[in-house]
Amino acid sequence: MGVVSEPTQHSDLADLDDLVVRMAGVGVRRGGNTLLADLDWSVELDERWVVLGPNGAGKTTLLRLAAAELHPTSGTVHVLGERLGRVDVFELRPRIGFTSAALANRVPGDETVRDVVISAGYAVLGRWREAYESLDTERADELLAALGIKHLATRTFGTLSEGERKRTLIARSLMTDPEMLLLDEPAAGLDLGGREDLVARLSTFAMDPDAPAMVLVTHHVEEIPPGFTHALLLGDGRTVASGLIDDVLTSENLSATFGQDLMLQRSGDRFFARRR
Ligand SMILES: Nc1ncnc2c1ncn2[C@@H]1O[C@H](COP(=O)(O)OP(=O)(O)OP(=O)(O)O)[C@@H](O)[C@H]1O
Repeated sequence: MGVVSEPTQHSDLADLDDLVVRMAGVGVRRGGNTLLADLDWSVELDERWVVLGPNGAGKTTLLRLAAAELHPTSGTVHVLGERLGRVDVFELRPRIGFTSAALANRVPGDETVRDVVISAGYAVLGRWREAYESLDTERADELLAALGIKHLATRTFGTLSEGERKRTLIARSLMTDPEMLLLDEPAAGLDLGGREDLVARLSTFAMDPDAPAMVLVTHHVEEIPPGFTHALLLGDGRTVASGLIDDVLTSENLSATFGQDLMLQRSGDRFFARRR
């Protein structure tokens, strides 16, 4: 089928300064498996990308490359202007906000919500200082308020619901004022109300011109917040389509990505999909 596959073109060299992620010919192989192959992808400062694909497509692997948590087996990855393999990743990571289920599992259950957020500024999980600066506390509380969970600041992480944990980790990912925000399935496990609330909050961030570049991984088009500008469809470790969301999100491309005959519908600024 006539699937669009348009790697983002950056003809003007000056544009390179605006790239927060640049992957060229990237492959990742582990234990005889090809997780990603021949991937070319760029993210600019003012772009908000959604990465969509079925289970096992390589989405988390892609995000871990962008988070400087993983090195490619082949090809080159630049993150925030630095080439992976030639940069101290411990200096790079505080410039990146990253939330994932793997991170949630590493948070100590007895940590308070406020400390989970504040400790991001120190690139640690778990409280390690007797007292944080009061500025840090103010910033953390501001972020908790923006995510609608300020009332949970003194609760321990282990007592939170799934949705409250997700919001705590998003607040944490914003604590360092990151230049790029990476969200791995932020709406997974949320009920309908929780999902809609999160989509609305992420949409507010996406439309804020001062917000960092964003990449959101999801399985569901329903979870794409209005304001997201670009989409990368991944299937079996390869790009199926990539580019402006309006060009890429089509029934045809979605069907090719998920290997089923799917129909995509748009209602206002939201997307919905079902099998034909
Ligand atoms: N260390 C590893 N060794 C071998 N295979 C691996 C390894 N890590 C991941 N994989 C495989 O690579 C593929 C891609 O994994 P990845 O987690 O990136 O996919 P995903 O698109 O995020 O999937 P999901 O939507 O289910 O979270 C999967 O088939 C996974 O089993």
